[in-house]
Amino acid sequence: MSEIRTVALVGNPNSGKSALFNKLTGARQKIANYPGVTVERKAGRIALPSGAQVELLDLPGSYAFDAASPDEEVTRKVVFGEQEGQRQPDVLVLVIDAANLEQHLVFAQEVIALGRPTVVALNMIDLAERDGLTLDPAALSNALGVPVVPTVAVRRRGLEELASAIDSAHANEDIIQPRPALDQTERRLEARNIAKGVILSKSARHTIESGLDRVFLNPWFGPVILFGLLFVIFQAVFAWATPFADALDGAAGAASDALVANMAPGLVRDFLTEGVIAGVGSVVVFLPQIVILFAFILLMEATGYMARAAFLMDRLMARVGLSGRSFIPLLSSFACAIPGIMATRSISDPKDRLTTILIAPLMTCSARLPVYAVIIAAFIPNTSIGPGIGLQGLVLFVLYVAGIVGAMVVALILRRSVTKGDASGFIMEMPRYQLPRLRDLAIGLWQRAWVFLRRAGTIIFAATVVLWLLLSFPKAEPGESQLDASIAGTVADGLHVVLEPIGFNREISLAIIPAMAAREVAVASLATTYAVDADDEEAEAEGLAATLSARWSLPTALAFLAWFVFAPQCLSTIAVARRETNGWKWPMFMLGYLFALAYLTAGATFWIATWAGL
Ligand SMILES: Nc1nc2c(ncn2[C@@H]2O[C@H](COP(=O)(O)OP(=O)(O)OP(=O)(O)O)[C@@H](O)[C@H]2O)c(=O)[nH]1
Ligand SMILES: [Mg+2]
Repeated sequence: MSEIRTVALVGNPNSGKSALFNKLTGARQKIANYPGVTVERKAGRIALPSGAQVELLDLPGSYAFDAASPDEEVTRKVVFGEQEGQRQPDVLVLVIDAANLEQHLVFAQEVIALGRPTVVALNMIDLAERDGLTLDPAALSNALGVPVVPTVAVRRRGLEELASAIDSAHANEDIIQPRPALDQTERRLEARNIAKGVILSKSARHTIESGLDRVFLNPWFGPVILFGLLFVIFQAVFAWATPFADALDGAAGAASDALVANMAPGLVRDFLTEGVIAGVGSVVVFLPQIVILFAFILLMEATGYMARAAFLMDRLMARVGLSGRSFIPLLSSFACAIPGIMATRSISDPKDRLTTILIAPLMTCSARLPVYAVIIAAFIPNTSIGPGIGLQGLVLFVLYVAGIVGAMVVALILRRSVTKGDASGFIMEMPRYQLPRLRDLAIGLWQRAWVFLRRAGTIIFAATVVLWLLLSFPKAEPGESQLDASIAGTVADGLHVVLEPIGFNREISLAIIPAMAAREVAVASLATTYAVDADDEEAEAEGLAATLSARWSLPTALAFLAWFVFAPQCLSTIAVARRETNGWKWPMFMLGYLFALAYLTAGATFWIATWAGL
């Protein structure tokens, strides 16, 4: 095992390291058009042209070896051979963005000065060409004293040449001499000199980009465009998904009918119709909504717009004591708080980072979408309140905004109390605007859809089965309701005492317990509870939305929504917060403040809605 050589990809963030890694190893690491995507080292095996097997490492991007953020720390440790359980790399592949040569040459010199066998991948040559830059790789190789291979990671250009260069870099090991140490300012000057010698000609594509940036980053138009875009996204989530969701819903109904028609009544049939189809099926119907939401997010990432959004948010974030650095982790939390909390490793200031971890659960994760969507479908009429503006989409938008505003307020308070400290600065290179590659988009969407379906098949299924068992036994006496008789009903009665003041009924009290396993289970749980409790097949067959709108008052429904905006997320989020903060103190704090916030806002919503006569 120790025989195998290690090759590490190093370089500035967003230079295409993960893209190269994926193409060389066939892996599917996340790549996206903004800095700070990779926060952990990832390893894969490749065979070089000589036949030698090597271990290839993808590392987080870095601006300098003395940088303080936890992800950059990983890179430093690995390169210096200080990472436990990781052999020091025998060869470094330094990935440089050809279209950002001057910036990337600063860190490049630091890497080369280590005197390790190094090969430069002069990546993104296509973008440099598109920008009208003509580069001279040989001149760069002369200036740096190491081999330079032009590559286009995403089109596999130059990968074989790169592999050969890695092969011969082994042999060169003793030729390379350590170079004189420069300080950061000297390196910057030197970078400019080298770039000047390497760039043979330049043309004027930059003007288009700066024109776009003048609009998107304009202090007035910028936020208006961002806000408008988000608004459109939530409209689309409802408007476009409806036919697909209806079709899935219809299929679930038909499956249930077919089972009822073809199976003898009994426990197995009940389990299939009440547990599997009503429960898990009620969650799966939200797949179209999830896919549409992610299509927009992936598009914004791929085009380079997301980084502009982060830049726009920087000022707002500064006002609540955070920096634009927190934007990407918070944005990831819209998918799921777990990758979001892990992405905070790119934040160097520990208090900034802690604050971001603590507010990440307030971003509406995609697991909450089914919960919102089912309540909105049941209680908010599908009316239009202006050209192209549907009321349902608007309510969804408001729920997301409520989470964001809540997070900002909490950050403001935390930064003045428990995580007090100076706001730190924000440096971020703007990635170039790019047309998204359809293939990447399709893969990204497929991965999201698969994650969702896998959750439905595993954790949601398991939680629903347990709940169905607890709901189905002991069996009710004739005349008694099954819910009253069951174990689950007894538990719900206990919790209901605490939750009644905020307008929750017994079914809700029951649903929010398994929702701690995964948010979507709340929907499955309600569906199963009502299905088990239905007296006849007829009532069982009507959709969950119809059942809810017949049985809940509007204030109760609104309180339920408010609860889900603020209540702590699943147990996995708590677990990852524990891991990232090295202890139970902060996750417990998070749990406490979120429950308190959820209880108070749900209560306030219920009482205000009741008072307003809704
Ligand atoms: N046009 C073009 N795009 C590229 C090339 N290489 C990478 N990209 C794109 O550049 C973006 C950044 O690539 P990543 O592989 O995520 O960059 P990274 O260096 O791993 O970034 P961090 O993980 O943040 O350090 C992605 O949108 C890639 O699709 C290339 O050669 N040409
Ligand atoms: Mg990466």
